Amino acid sequence: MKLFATSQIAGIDKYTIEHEPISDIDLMERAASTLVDWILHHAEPDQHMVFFVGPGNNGGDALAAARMLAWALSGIEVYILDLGKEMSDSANSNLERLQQQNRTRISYIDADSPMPEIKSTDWVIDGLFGSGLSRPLKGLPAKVVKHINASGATVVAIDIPSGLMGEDNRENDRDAIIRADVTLTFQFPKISFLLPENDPFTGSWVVQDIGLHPDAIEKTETPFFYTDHQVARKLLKDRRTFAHKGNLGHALLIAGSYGKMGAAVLASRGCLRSGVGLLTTHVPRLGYSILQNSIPEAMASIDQSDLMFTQNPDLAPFNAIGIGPGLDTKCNTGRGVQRMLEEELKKPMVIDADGLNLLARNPEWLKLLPPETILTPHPGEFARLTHPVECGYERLQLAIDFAKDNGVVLVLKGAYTAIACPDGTCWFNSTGNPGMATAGSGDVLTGILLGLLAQGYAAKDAAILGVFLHGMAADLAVEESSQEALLAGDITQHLGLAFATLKDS
Ligand SMILES: NC(=O)C1=CN([C@@H]2O[C@H](COP(=O)(O)OP(=O)(O)OC[C@H]3O[C@@H](n4cnc5c(N)ncnc54)[C@H](O)[C@@H]3O)[C@@H](O)[C@H]2O)[C@@H](O)CC1
Ligand SMILES: [K+]
Repeated sequence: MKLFATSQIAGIDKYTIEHEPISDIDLMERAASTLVDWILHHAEPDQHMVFFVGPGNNGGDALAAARMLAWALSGIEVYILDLGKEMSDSANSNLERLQQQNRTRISYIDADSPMPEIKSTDWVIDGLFGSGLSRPLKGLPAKVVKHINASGATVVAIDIPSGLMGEDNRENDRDAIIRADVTLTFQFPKISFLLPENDPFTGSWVVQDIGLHPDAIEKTETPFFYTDHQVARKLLKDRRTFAHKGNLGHALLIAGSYGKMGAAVLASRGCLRSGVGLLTTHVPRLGYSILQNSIPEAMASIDQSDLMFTQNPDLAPFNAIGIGPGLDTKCNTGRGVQRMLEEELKKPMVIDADGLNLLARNPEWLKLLPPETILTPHPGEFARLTHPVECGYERLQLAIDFAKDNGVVLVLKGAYTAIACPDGTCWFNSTGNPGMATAGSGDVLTGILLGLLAQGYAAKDAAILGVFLHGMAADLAVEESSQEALLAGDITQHLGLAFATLKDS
């Protein structure tokens, strides 16, 4: 799914109105009816609801929804923010319709009025501002937002929590943004919803399809995408009837050191569960029996060192190389990695964990990275590779620049993992859950990405598909137990089901 800046969404709305064609007010009616469906499905029949209405079409949505709900619910109150200027035409028409219906108390809030009473048991429907917000809220709108946030009521935001920008919120006043429990957002999640600092504002968010015109969505260009089932399914290749392990890729994984052999085992499992033909895992001597006992499907390549990686094997037989899980950052290991990169190998690579930490200490290695390299930092590792940032939006911009400048696919791990590609596109992942914040889940991902690279997936496709499957496997695992109890090994165990579910979708 494409993701757009709010200014682009306004253009898609306009195109829909002109080319469907549908009148502005009817599109608003369609949008409002999706809100009403959700609310009726989730609210008790006697729920008291307080609607807050701003001057634009976001307020118009709220007024239309209040009218539709007033037929079903008795406890509805509407407060209109009076900023001393005209409401938008469609909002005005919806105000007239609500007045004509005559079932709802409508009041105005201006600079002199007391703030309305909101009980903690109420639902607040936030229709103050949506995608037309042009600057941070101040004065009366900010006062109303703070009053709502302090009420303890359940807040349902229409389209965007009022006060939140659709993209960059670096200059925003965090106290003047609605803290919603749920955001019912139209057609597309907004980019700011996918950044960690905005989670307190959006709460959980739900996309409401309002049937914007597919031609407009197709024509409008964007660097931002959301990997849904459809995207991931398209990337997944079928296995051919005459496939054999010799043509499904041979992966080399360099992982593990004294005390961190589990990382090598988990990454090996992830790799072998992702469809690769053969896997060789290169480990220090002490890891030999651990590896062979834990995962007999992997072949072992043994380092000359007892304790750590120091020297890679001949790379000729391998289709892709993964390096990093449990590697440690000792000098000898660093020298070993450097020697390997200086071989100017032209094999796709995935670098994780201590591989990234070594890269951060030796930034001159960046130019040695082969084409089709994937780096998989979490925010801390990314800060070491670049520099610390103040917020997720800045990190996102930095990741996109980093991927373009260095010609690598950068997998910035976290909720909605962002995959920045050398072509300037950025793909947010839709699967996964907080249970994945557990030891070893990154090692499993490295293994999956390595397995896909070895099978011939391009680095960008491997990253998008691998991250999706990794999250999906974790979601399936959590369905059977809980986020708290999720082990990285549960992710590998559910990878099979993830592949099957994706194929069936
Ligand atoms: N036809 C459409 O365009 C559709 C729009 N929809 C709704 O319309 C919304 C967008 O509507 P609008 O473009 O009217 O925008 P908003 O409803 O966000 O409000 C814009 C108004 O607020 C004012 N404003 C902006 N920032 C302000 C600030 N910081 N302080 C005080 N006033 C400020 C603007 O001058 C303008 O009058 C969407 O979020 C969505 O809820 C939906 O009804 C679907 C269809
Ligand atoms: K809103």
